[in-house]
Amino acid sequence: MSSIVATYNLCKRYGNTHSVQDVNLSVQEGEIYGFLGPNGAGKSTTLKMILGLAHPTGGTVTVFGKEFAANRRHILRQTGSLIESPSYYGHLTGLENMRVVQRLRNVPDRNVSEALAIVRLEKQKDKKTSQYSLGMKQRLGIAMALLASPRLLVLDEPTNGLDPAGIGEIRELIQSLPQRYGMTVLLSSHLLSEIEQIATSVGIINQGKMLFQGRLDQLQNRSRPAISIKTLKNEEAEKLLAGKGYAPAVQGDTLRLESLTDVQVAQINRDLTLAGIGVLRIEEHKRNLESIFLDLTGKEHSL
Ligand SMILES: Nc1ncnc2c1ncn2[C@@H]1O[C@H](COP(=O)(O)OP(=O)(O)OP(=O)(O)O)[C@@H](O)[C@H]1O
Repeated sequence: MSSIVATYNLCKRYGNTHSVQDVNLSVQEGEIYGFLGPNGAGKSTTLKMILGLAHPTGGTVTVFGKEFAANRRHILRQTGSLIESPSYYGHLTGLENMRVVQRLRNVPDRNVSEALAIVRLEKQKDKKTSQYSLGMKQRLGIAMALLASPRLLVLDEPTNGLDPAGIGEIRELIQSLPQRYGMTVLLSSHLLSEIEQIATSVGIINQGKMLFQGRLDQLQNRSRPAISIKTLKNEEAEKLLAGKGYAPAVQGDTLRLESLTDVQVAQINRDLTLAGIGVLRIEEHKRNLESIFLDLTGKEHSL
């Protein structure tokens, strides 16, 4: 696999504020890379620098293995993007808006019908875009980004403001792109649940700094699930486990243990049973990204 997008110590400073600080982002070919962070973390600024829409104050960007600054046209010809809200003319129909971009991109008619088909807007293509729903406008924006059959698609918060059904549709659409069209997708979101459902790799940014980058499963594995155990004699169980070096926390009528491997859980079960402490229930609590984010930042943070 080769790196489709790579940033090296990318920085953006506005006055004295470091909006993006030494970000090393790496997107591999064919993956869906979820760029996750709370509002104001620096996601849009990073994506804009990758697309040449904002000038870095430090570091470099390479796309398709080429330095951005020296290969701008070559890179942008193979890149589709939707940054912030889609731009379109409300008094024109979806199709007419597509034609405007078609002329700019200089692509054949076939691309227009294909892009409209991918985002499932063929039936509404003759409707004025001012009459489109938010989800339809968003899909039109993605169709515009897809028009030149890009190798790389960059989407900034593509599901922002959509209802759950609209979010589901856009998610399905994005998920189909790498397999069906060989595209690489880089998308940002402040929603953990969304990135968890859509991305194969993830980068987590907060206050301009990258906190984690890797495969989604690596992130989830990094934080093993907690286990709660309910026994017939919790006090005895607590003593026994503490004696074996664990740190059980009493939570109501259960004991909670963090970060155990499966082997450890099996051993604990055996130890308790051998000591005559009946085990009533062992429950696993899978960590979601939100609690993993908490671990990474050490702070309460709503994403
Ligand atoms: N043109 C600008 N001038 C000054 N500060 C800016 C500018 N653009 C962005 N910033 C600042 O840079 C920081 C990062 O903003 P950015 O838009 O990249 O965050 P984000 O992660 O995309 O958040 P959101 O989801 O809210 O868009 C913020 O503190 C923002 O105020």
